[in-house]
Amino acid sequence: MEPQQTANADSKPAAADASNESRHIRIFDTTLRDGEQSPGASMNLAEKLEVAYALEKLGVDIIEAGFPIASPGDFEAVQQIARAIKGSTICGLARCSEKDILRAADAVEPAEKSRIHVFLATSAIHREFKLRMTPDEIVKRAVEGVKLAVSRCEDVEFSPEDACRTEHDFLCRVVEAAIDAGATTINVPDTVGYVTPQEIYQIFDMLRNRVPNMDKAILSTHCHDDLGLAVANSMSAVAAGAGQIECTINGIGERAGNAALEEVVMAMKTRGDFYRCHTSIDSKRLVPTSRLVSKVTGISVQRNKAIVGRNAFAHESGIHQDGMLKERSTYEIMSPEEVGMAKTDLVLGKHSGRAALADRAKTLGVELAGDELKNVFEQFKILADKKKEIYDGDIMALIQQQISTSDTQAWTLVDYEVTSAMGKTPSVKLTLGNGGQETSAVVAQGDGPIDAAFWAVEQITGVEVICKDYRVRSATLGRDAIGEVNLEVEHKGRLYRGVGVSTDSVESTILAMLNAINRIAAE
Ligand SMILES: CC(=O)SCCNC(=O)CCNC(=O)[C@H](O)C(C)(C)COP(=O)(O)OP(=O)(O)OC[C@H]1O[C@@H](n2cnc3c(N)ncnc32)[C@H](O)[C@@H]1OP(=O)(O)O
Ligand SMILES: CC(C)C(=O)C(=O)O
Repeated sequence: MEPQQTANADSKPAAADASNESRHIRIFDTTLRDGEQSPGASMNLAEKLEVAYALEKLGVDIIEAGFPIASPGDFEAVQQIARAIKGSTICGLARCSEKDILRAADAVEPAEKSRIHVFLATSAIHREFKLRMTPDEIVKRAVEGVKLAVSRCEDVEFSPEDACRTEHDFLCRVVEAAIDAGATTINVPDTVGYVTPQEIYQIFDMLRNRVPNMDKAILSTHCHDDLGLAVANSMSAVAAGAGQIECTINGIGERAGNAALEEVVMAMKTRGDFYRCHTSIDSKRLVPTSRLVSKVTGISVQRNKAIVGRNAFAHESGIHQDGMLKERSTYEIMSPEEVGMAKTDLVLGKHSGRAALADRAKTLGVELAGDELKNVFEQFKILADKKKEIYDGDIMALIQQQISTSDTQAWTLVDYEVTSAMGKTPSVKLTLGNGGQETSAVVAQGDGPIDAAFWAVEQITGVEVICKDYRVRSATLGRDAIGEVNLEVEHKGRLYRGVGVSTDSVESTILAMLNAINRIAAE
């Protein structure tokens, strides 16, 4: 049989069209079951309990806590979670076999709200090559399994595994039989992440239109991300009438993973106007829960991951930053606070403009305008070409240098080259500018490149100083951190201070020296 209706990409969701009321979509989290199937993501009992508590606080409706037959440890974890968690339904997975179902029933029994999730593959490929069963045997086995589960638990979910690659007629037949046997949720998995958003819409639409008892069960979607379509497919299923989404925190799961919980939740929250759906999730707990799952599984979250990635609310380019400073909604469709992220991050880097720099300086307590802003911005762009990220410490160092040099700019650094090798006298080739003229000198003298730089500056400027104090500190983080040199020199019995900043400590030293010498010259 063919689907009776096809999806229209431009139309409003069919399910939402039926009524103007917002539908509640159940969030079924399977981080502890399918999520744990990510290679290397195993969690111990204490970690699983910690995650389960976090999911309960997040407002997850159903927690699939594990696959109890898989191991004594899995059974124990599901049972402990069933004892501990009160706010969410606790679910255990079972194959369509007596021993699996009874084990799952025992594991979830202590829960105030429990569910058994029975699955059996229905696609021709799985029937023929994996299960080696005929279609009639599949239907019979599914009915027996659901009935056994119902005898132990009133909330039973049935999944025709690989449903999205199953012949439509057969899928309808199995689903109808499972509902007749007592299944209260029918989950339609895209087990191998194969379908497109249009196809999954058609499958859900077809089930709603063709399975006569479909209204007795909730339709659920469980999408894998093999083609990167898990979230899009889940949302398409919702648009076609699904009432439950199976998903995992950070999208972890078998192979390429599952639909990411944080993404489907925020899609419904942010585009409630389109989907006309809502969930019970406390979105402010999304980022903390994501960080917890990343910590216990050891699977880090990619920087550009939607909703919870470090860059999800970071704006780097000048035009975006300028827009953000004028009106947040120019470049943000939701706020970081809404998902539990500290704040919008205007990352200063090579693509930033004056507006963002002045704004950051202001938050650091310095009002930059006019020439001061222009000069710091010039230095900032030079630094940004050298460093990937500019930290607040870098900005402060640039501002400090600007403040200390703004009145006294007699000598400026034009160029320098240092040659230094173990056991050899260092050599510095230095070019300084003063009053439109450039003077160069090559000095091979001193204990190291920094000492040689001192000698070279003295030779060109003709100002002799005695260094009384020399301190270099890292103003920021990382190997490309900016180095700030603070020095104190004595000249004709008086002390002068100098500051220089650069990612190169020889350059910082030369700049600090020139800063001090310019003060001497200004007197
Ligand atoms: C799509 C999914 O994500 S399903 C969940 C996948 N998760 C896991 O498999 C993790 C936990 N699994 C395990 O620990 C083990 O596979 C166990 C304990 C469940 C089973 O281990 P074993 O008994 O050694 O079987 P094995 O894993 O080698 O093979 C699976 C068997 O289950 C059968 N089977 C698979 N699915 C089903 C099902 N839904 N209902 C009944 N039988 C099934 C297979 O046909 C195969 O049977 P066979 O040995 O007669 O050929
Ligand atoms: C058990 C089922 C729901 C599953 O994980 C899948 O089909 O991917």
